[in-house]
Amino acid sequence: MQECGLVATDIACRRGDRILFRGLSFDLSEGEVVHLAGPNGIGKSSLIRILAGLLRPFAGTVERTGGLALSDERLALDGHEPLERALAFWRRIDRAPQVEADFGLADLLDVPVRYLSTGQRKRAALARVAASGAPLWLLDEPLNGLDTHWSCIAQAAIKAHCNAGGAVIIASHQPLSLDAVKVVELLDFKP
Ligand SMILES: Nc1ncnc2c1ncn2[C@@H]1O[C@H](COP(=O)(O)OP(=O)(O)OP(=O)(O)O)[C@@H](O)[C@H]1O
Repeated sequence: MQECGLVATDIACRRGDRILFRGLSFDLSEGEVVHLAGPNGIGKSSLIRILAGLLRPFAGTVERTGGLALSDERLALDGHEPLERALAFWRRIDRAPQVEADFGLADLLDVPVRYLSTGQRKRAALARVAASGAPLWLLDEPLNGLDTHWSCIAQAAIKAHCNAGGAVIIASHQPLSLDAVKVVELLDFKP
């Protein structure tokens, strides 16, 4: 797998006229998981967008190595297409080798993406990330809407990705059942 890593240094985030957090630093290397934790509204999604390069930090820097795949509340799949065609669209662009992760989508491939349930949409989003071939995964609330079974499968896929040399940043208000996760508690950086 391609080399990957991320170093966030002294990040501050401003939304509207409020500073959500400041002085936040952490780093992530190959094989590691970072859990961005904190209550609703603390700024987890904003931080994920900063780390992805989609939102400019109010202060601080982010240095990234390697390609990244982002999954957030916007499903990056065409809602009008059957799931199989929607996933194939990205497969042609990514040209990544087929991945092993199985998110139980085989029976849903003919279903238009817009008809998928909340948990099915989340599984499709994770399948899209896993199939991207990107070593660095940024996942915003990846377990929301998943039942216990699929939550375990999703976390197993995250672990397998790290074991294969990838790295994952997870923003979630939920506890994770992954070993050796570095937790960044956003409340600690609230002004
Ligand atoms: N474009 C924006 N302009 C102004 N304020 C915003 C904007 N986007 C988000 N916010 C505010 O920033 C704060 C943090 O939002 P964010 O979605 O990053 O939090 P979160 O920790 O991910 O929350 P949740 O757990 O509920 O998903 C919220 O108070 C939100 O209203």
